[in-house]
Amino acid sequence: MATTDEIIKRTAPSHLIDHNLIDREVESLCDGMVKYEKRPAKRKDGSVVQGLYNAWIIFNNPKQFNSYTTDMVKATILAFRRASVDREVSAVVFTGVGEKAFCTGGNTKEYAEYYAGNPQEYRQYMRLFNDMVSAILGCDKPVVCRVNGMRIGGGQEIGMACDFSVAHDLANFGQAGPKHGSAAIGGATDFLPVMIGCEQAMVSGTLCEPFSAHKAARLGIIADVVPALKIDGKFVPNPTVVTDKFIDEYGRVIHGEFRTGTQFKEGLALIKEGEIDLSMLDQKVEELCAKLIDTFPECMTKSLEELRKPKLNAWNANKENSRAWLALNMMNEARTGFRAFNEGTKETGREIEFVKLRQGLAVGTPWTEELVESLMPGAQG
Ligand SMILES: CC(C)(COP(=O)(O)OP(=O)(O)OC[C@H]1O[C@@H](n2cnc3c(N)ncnc32)[C@H](O)[C@@H]1OP(=O)(O)O)[C@@H](O)C(=O)NCCC(=O)NCCSC(=O)C1=CCCCC1=O
Repeated sequence: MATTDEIIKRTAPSHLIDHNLIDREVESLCDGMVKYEKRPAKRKDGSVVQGLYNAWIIFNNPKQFNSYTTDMVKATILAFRRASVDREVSAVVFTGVGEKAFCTGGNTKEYAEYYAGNPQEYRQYMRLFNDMVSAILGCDKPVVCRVNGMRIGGGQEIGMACDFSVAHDLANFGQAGPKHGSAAIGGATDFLPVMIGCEQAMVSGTLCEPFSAHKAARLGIIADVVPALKIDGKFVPNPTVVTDKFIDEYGRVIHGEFRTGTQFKEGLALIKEGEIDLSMLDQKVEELCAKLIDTFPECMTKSLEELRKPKLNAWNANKENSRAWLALNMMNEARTGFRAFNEGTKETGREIEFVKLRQGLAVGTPWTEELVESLMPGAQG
């Protein structure tokens, strides 16, 4: 009997049709701020599989915490499409450069300096943003979010659109919307209720308090968590987070909550002293990809399509209305909130005086340029 290799050689077509829409390098769309790399796929024993790859889509804007600009959004859509149609690609790994941030959402500089007060332009941007989320949810290959650091705002939304998330435990998670002039309707309000239940979704989507990777694992937003901090050459869990106790003296679950007071400060100091090493994260990601490659490809894709439905159905039901609302919101709250983050500093703060705004609106004050200026951090002296 012929070997499988011989049959492949004899029967595979000599010419393959390219199903990509355009023939451009992903990097060329965004000055290299999104990288697309095909890395050899590996088996569970670590050996390289000939002719098969994982596509790594990497945000490369570390100075701005891997936030995405408009060009990066375009490049990401192309990258997911490329990975989706590439016969040699088994899985997609979506990550960012460095160890600080996976992604902290839309680029607030671009929001404040270009889109603020320009709803028709932001509506066009939201076409692209929506297509990016849909490209992740529609990818024919399993998508693993390698959470190399903070996953905040739109970063959390595109992360939750992925099929799996594996994080290092110095990463924080959460939303920023209502603090910075937006609503977390770029996916979070669709995905959170189905992923963690309505009550915790409400807490995350409205209060915008960051939570730890250990809590993210407990809530079920991520599949796995690994340490990244090395002290004296040994991996240790994030020292700013409770990881050694499950309940407090009143029986409340505290595993994954941030430590407070002196303990928190000591934890931060220890992180500064130590070395950050993402090798355990990479090992976990490779292990997961190796499990995924050991399956029938079409059965895998069908399973992904079915299991994505709770997220996808919610997303499809809301995404166009969300786009329209977000565009118009650029006229007042987003215009104010993103400018405040962009123009504020550590000293002045980067948020507006919410109570002052609410007091003004409570007596019917209209949204004027003068009102917006007065709300900027430091404007009142
Ligand atoms: C909480 C933070 C994520 C981290 O805070 P901290 O650890 O204190 O770091 P910073 O000093 O704030 O940040 C370090 C530098 O990175 C720059 N940065 C961080 N995030 C962004 C960003 N999103 N865009 C541009 N630049 C960013 C920051 O300015 C610092 O640089 P500098 O030169 O000034 O020293 C905190 O950084 C934070 O809250 N970031 C903003 C989060 C945010 O508001 N994201 C946008 C949310 S809205 C969104 O994503 C949406 C998606 C689609 C739908 C509509 C929508 O709104």
